Amino acid sequence: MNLAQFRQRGPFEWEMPRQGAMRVPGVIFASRELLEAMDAKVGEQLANVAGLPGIVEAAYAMPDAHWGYGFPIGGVAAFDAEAGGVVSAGGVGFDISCGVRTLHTGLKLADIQRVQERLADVLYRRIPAGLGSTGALRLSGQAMGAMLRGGARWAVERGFGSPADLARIEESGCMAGADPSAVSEQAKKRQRDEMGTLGSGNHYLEVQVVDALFDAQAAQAYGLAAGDVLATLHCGSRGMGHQIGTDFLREMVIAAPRAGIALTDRELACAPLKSTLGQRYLGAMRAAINCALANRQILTHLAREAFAELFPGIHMPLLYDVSHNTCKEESHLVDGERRRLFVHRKGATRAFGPGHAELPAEYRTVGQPVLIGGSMGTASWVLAGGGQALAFASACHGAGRAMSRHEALRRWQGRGVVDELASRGILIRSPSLRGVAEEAPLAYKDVGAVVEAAEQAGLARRVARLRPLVCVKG
Ligand SMILES: Nc1nc2c(ncn2[C@@H]2O[C@H](COP(=O)(O)O)[C@@H](O)[C@H]2O)c(=O)[nH]1
Ligand SMILES: [Mn+2]
Ligand SMILES: [Mn+2]
Repeated sequence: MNLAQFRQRGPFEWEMPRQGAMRVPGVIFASRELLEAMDAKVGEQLANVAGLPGIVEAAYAMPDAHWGYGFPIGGVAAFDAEAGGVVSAGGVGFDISCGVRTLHTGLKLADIQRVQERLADVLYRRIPAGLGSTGALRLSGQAMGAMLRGGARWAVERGFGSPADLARIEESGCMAGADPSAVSEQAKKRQRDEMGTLGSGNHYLEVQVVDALFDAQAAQAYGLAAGDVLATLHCGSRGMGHQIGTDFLREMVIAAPRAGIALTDRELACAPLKSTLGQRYLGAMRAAINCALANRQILTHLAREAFAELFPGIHMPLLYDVSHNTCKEESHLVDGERRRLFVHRKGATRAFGPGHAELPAEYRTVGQPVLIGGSMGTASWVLAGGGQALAFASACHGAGRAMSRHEALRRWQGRGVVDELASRGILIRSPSLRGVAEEAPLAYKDVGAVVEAAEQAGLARRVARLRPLVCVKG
């Protein structure tokens, strides 16, 4: 990235001033080193997003940002319906409501070390993973509609997990305003047998140990202590989300000129929030959020069954579940005025700070858990939402890719990656060695540098660092 185009607002905050068609500035939260290493395309994409109608305050990028479809991954942008604001399919991302869910296991490191190989095998046997993987459920048309309206609540009512899980999920596990009738038959068909599946690529179920704590008060509120073993899921809305993204992107491209929207880039296709198309997309996107929440709820049940094979009677409550590809209507203070905004977070996590009414009571004094993946060979992190509500109360969602999948394939072989990780005590199980090579740990940025930048910028605070033990990779 060329730093000359930025004005430094603070040690970890860089402003790209308004120019050309930009309606607001662009702002990137990062250290100088992360910004220098960042793909120049992130700057271009941020400037494009800053030119969209009805955008409020600034187009933001998190420290893990990298080039994405239309909007950068790690991008945050909020729009005001009353000011001609838009909703963008590319601004949400194709894996709608992809997210991270972390479970406590009540186990300690020594418990896992005795059974690590067996645990890896049991998890791999029970968790459907890989391209085109299917689950045990087949949803009828009626069940599909109920799932799309009910989310994790629907799954709990069918015996996947317990009602207590719902309090530890954003939106209490059920996104309001979902409209299954706005979802195409093709999207429903693709999802019919994909419930309870991880999918491919960088989706995973990982067993992790807490190896360092950084904030004693938040760690206590989250129930985390050194040596605790956690299980973390990363996956989204599978074929459903991708098909909804594809369907609406096409419609938005066609409808944009009629809505008076000049698209500098087809990938920025969007529709006015106050249009029928915009409302239909919101209804379908919220249905896909419910699909992802139901998917993670079923996978939670499968993970609990797997652990129970080796640890009968185990209790695995949720720490939290966050989505990082969404557009949500929220209330935010802008220049001292409270406004209803449609906040797009694409590869960015909601990070409500202390005191926010939507947080579970037990987390309210310390802020929302922000769950950050790193890679299968490096740390992952638990952060807590910052008190300043920067970037509409958002934070990073991972390390972010440092190179393309293509480049990773050129550099590494899957078998070599698996063996090297095994020599460090990290067991990988995956249906695709090619996928493992694409996901090699060094294909990602330094997650430690990313979370430090997030903390220094005031987006979130570091609470716990997690080390991987087992990773079932899609
Ligand atoms: N702990 C692990 N983290 C991983 C792994 N593979 C990827 N990642 C991180 O997840 C984020 C999220 O990716 P996105 O698709 O939602 O943009 C990514 O930036 C990585 O840092 C893994 O196997 N284990
Ligand atoms: Mn994701
Ligand atoms: Mn995803």
